[in-house]
Amino acid sequence: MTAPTPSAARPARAEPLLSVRDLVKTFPGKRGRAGRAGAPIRAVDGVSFDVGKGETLGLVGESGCGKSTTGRMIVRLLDPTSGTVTFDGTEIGGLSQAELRPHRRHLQMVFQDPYSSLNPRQTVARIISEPLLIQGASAADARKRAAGLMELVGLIPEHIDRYPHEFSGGQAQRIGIARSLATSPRLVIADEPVSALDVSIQAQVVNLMERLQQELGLAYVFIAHDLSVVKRVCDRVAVMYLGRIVEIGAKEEVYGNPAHPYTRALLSAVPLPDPAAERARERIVLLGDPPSPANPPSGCTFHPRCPKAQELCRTERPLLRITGPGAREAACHFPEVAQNAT
Ligand SMILES: Nc1ncnc2c1ncn2[C@@H]1O[C@H](COP(=O)(O)OP(=O)(O)OP(=O)(O)O)[C@@H](O)[C@H]1O
Repeated sequence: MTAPTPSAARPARAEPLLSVRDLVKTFPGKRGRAGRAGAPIRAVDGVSFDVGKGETLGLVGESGCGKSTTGRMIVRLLDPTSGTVTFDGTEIGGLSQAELRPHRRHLQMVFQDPYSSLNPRQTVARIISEPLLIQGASAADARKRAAGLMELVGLIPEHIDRYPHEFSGGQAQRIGIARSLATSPRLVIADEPVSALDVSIQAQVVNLMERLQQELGLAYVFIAHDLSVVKRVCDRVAVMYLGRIVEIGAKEEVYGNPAHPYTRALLSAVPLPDPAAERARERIVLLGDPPSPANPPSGCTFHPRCPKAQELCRTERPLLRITGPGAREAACHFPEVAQNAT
């Protein structure tokens, strides 16, 4: 996550820790006034990516594009409609909950809102111990480990018998992180882990996640709509639009030389620290809101909002081909990679 080396200098990755292929999640359509079911909602519409051991993949995109649904399917809080989730060589997407149990400890999730994701009636000891108790640990061992985890995430172990409301937002998120680490996972899906926190606290929690990654060798799927945070934490980034990945690649490539018009538009809205550069740069304004996943446009689903759309974009859907774990691709008929960019 913090490795300053450019992606090109990193050693080639071995077998990915996580491989997601053609993942689809369809929710039933909402019932209309006449009681008739609406069109099904294709929240995730054929998503594929890999995450290497110890790597951070950022998953970005506007609200409603399917980021959380993708994350929840990976940890099986939601069952995929179709597609595969392969974790460390085992296809877990289709396992029953009982079959999943031995794998579950390796895959954990951190949620956006620390307060609503922590049971207000349970003490921190109980919250952090619970995953261990489920795995068969004794109460005494689980409590000891919970105290150790509190220390690891920068909380005072003596506060172990307090309740979530006795902690600040940042501290509560540390409890959520400690809980996610209880079973020594290898992959953590962090779903907007800092977006509910004050900006000053966000950096502290991001620092903590980076440190934990280095100490524990964790891989992260870091879901966020804040591109500045993702730029800081991730090695690679996948940009989602209306249930699909429209661009994926190493962070330096996607941020430095975005190929998809949607990525370009998202990046053009990120404020630049240098006021002169901020004034000089072109801002691409996206027209309207994203279409409903219950009624996606034909062709490239981004075409109604795309400043570069041509006839082909209205009729034919561009596909993202995954060519390997380090794929760099944009699902666009007319990608805009600048020839001389880094
Ligand atoms: N349980 C559900 N039933 C019906 N539709 C759902 C359900 N969960 C999510 N959706 C819909 O699926 C789409 C994707 O939602 P999702 O929460 O995955 O997006 P997101 O990118 O994580 O957005 P946000 O950043 O706002 O959380 C949205 O249109 C959402 O309304």
